Amino acid sequence: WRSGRRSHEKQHYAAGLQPYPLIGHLPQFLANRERILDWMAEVLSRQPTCTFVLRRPGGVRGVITANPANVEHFLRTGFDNYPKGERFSSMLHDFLGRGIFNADGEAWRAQRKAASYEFNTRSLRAFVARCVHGELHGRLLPLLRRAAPDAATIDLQDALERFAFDNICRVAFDHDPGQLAHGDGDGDAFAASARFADAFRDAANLSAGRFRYAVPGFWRVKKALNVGSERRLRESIAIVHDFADRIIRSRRQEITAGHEKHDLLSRFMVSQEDTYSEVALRDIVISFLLAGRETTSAALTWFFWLLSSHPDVSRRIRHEVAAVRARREHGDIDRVGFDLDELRDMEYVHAAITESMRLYPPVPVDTMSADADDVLPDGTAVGAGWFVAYNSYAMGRMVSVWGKDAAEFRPERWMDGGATATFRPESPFRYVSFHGGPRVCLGKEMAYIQMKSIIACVLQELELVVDGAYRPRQVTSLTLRMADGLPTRVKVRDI
Ligand code: HEM
Repeated sequence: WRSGRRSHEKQHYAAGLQPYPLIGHLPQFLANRERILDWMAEVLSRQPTCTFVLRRPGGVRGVITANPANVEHFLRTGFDNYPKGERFSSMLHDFLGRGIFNADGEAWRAQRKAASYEFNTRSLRAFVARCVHGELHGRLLPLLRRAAPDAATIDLQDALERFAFDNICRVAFDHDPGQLAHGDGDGDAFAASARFADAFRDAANLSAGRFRYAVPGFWRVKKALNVGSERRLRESIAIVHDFADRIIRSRRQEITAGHEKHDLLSRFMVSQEDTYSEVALRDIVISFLLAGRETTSAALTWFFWLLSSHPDVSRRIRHEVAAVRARREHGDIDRVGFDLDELRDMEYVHAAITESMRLYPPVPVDTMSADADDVLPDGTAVGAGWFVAYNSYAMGRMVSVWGKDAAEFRPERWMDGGATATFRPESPFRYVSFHGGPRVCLGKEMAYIQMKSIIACVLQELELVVDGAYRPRQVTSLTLRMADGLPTRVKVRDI
């Protein structure tokens, strides 16, 4: 390791990337903060092995990579050496406690085992499909149809985020916060749900903000003094926790009364009986909400934006959806929406959404921590206590990984060329949008069910039009969103 470290000390930084004494790469970061992901992608593509050793003020060091061999090392071969680590989990602890998303070691392993079992049951998939169907046909499609006649501009990102929040609350703890409801949102219950939704969004954004301090750890001072963003964070977490506690108590009563429930929380309560305290159950369910809340909406927002400038892709999707529908049994021809088998048959839709997440991954950067000194497959030396991160946004743009057309949106790259053109998956360490190895995303299949249902049903009857000159500004909290939303006009298609 020592010789590796020495060679790293001599590491050549591309022009303009030399770290400054004491403040490290802070000046370069500040100069590029409005376009941080594109800047990182440029920096990583200029480094010989697509890896960069970053120095932050206060002596904090870390490695950022877009090299698939290094990513595989972090996520699979060297998994035990790269937990989330204390620095990461302390920032999210107030909000997430030791829920699966924020846990390491035995606490993570036990939750992962129980959750993997539940996520893989057919009955959960069927429950997810029912929830998506209700929200899509009862709320999202009517909302889009209402916007069509007067060609009003709606913010599609906002609508998709409300959809995703309603949906994940139903799946996680069978509660409908009604964020996308139209006209039926009166009364105390709705006001409490709206307060919960607002508080959840604030708690997630303010917790993510702790990662962005120029002086790492300064948030602790504000927390101790209970001022500014830390005071707002404390207040919003209290609202979220109180709401979740009440839901947990009412689910327990329902289960005791013999009601059959399908949501994740109830499944955990029944299968794990007394294993988890109420606080632990709350932590688990909040992790699920966070994981499923903005990820699918971010993916779909970028997808619909890309689609608006690729009419050939829209055409091919519509063609595939119509072909799947045409194969339906005669008696069932009027059924609205698509069942799980039909969604599985939509291979090109699958390819198109996968391709969109290659260029705009909902989780653009993911960080872990090194327990012990190590040398990565590309020769970069890592010190104990350093942070390590993979940058999936940069990885999706690497010519060395995807070829000369890496920057193009081309779903065909995921289809094999045979007569029955089917989707061809990639190694999760090259296409890392859903993470990989033992901590791979648990909700991947659930996310595809939701995204494919929305895409198929929306494109079947509507056209979503975005001004060709619109260039979204990016904002990253935990997910990659559009800073000013996605202004969209809706047209009903002539079929
Ligand atoms: C397009 C949608 C989605 C994307 C791109 C995505 C991506 C990811 C990524 C990158 C991670 C690793 C995060 C980390 O460990 O730091 C992750 C973990 C996770 N995801 Fe997803 N996710 C999506 C949707 C969902 C949904 C709908 C759920 C449902 C609850 C979900 C549940 C989880 C859980 C529970 C974990 C933690 C797994 C563990 O630590 O063992 N995800 N996801």
